[in-house]
Amino acid sequence: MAALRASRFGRWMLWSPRLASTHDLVTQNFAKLPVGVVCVADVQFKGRGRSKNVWESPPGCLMFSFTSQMEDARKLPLMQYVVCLAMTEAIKELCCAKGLSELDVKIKWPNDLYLKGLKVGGILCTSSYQPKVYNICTGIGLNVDNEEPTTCLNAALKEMNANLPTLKREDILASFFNKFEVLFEIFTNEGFQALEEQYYNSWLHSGQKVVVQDGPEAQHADSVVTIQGLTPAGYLYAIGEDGKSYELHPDGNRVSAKEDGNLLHESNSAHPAAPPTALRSALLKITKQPQ
Ligand SMILES: O=C(O)CCCC[C@@H]1SC[C@@H]2NC(=O)N[C@@H]21
Repeated sequence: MAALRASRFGRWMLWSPRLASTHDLVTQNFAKLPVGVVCVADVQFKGRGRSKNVWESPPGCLMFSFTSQMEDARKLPLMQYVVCLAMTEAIKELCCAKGLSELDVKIKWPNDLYLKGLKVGGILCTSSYQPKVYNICTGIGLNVDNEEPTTCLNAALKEMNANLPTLKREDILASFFNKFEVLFEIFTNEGFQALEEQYYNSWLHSGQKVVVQDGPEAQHADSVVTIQGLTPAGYLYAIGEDGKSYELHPDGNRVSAKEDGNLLHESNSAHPAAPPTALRSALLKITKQPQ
């Protein structure tokens, strides 16, 4: 609490050593909870991930869900990006404040956090509509201390300097809300555009080439597309080698896409080209990254 500067988020906390899911608890009791309340569990026995996945929730993982509200439906899908950005920035700021080496945690679109090519965190945003306002529950799972089965924040820190202290879950939580509150204010007042550059600096995808399967399942052909940024609706905006523009939509392992054959955009600029307004529909599937 001493490290918490935020005034709206994280000031009220529900904590449990063992809970089914912080996300279920918050969504099922949203109306009874003040906005900005956070629920933290040390262990979850029914942790939820996206697309009906299970979120393994052992001790050593920072697991929390918190409430927020938003009126503008068009901004809703972008909220998860603000949360991802807040967490990457929070980790950076905390490492800096504690004199630790910087952890290069990056955003893997749409809502994963990656460190050294491995997933260390995931974000789940769900919402429900009540007259005039969307109630948003945001759940975050971040592997702080479990070196198995992949890696965690503190393993990476120890690798860089075994003599320095490591990160504590409560410090990350406070740092997250300090960042989130500021970014959420900008997002609400000015829109995601005001955060876009910062977001692209924190994600893994600028200029990244991916192979997509173009066309219907039976007759699909591989195409290589280069990711440029986000479309205004928050989907991935990519350009094919033939100059076609694509909008990639996640849907489990599938993405649907819209294409436009009219415009050619430069893919090697630091700032992504603005996506074209007219896009034609097609169905695509991301298969692998080209060598
Ligand atoms: O990567 C994902 O699929 C998202 C994972 C989100 C996990 C967190 S842990 C805290 C909160 N409670 C849950 O049951 N899920 C989220």
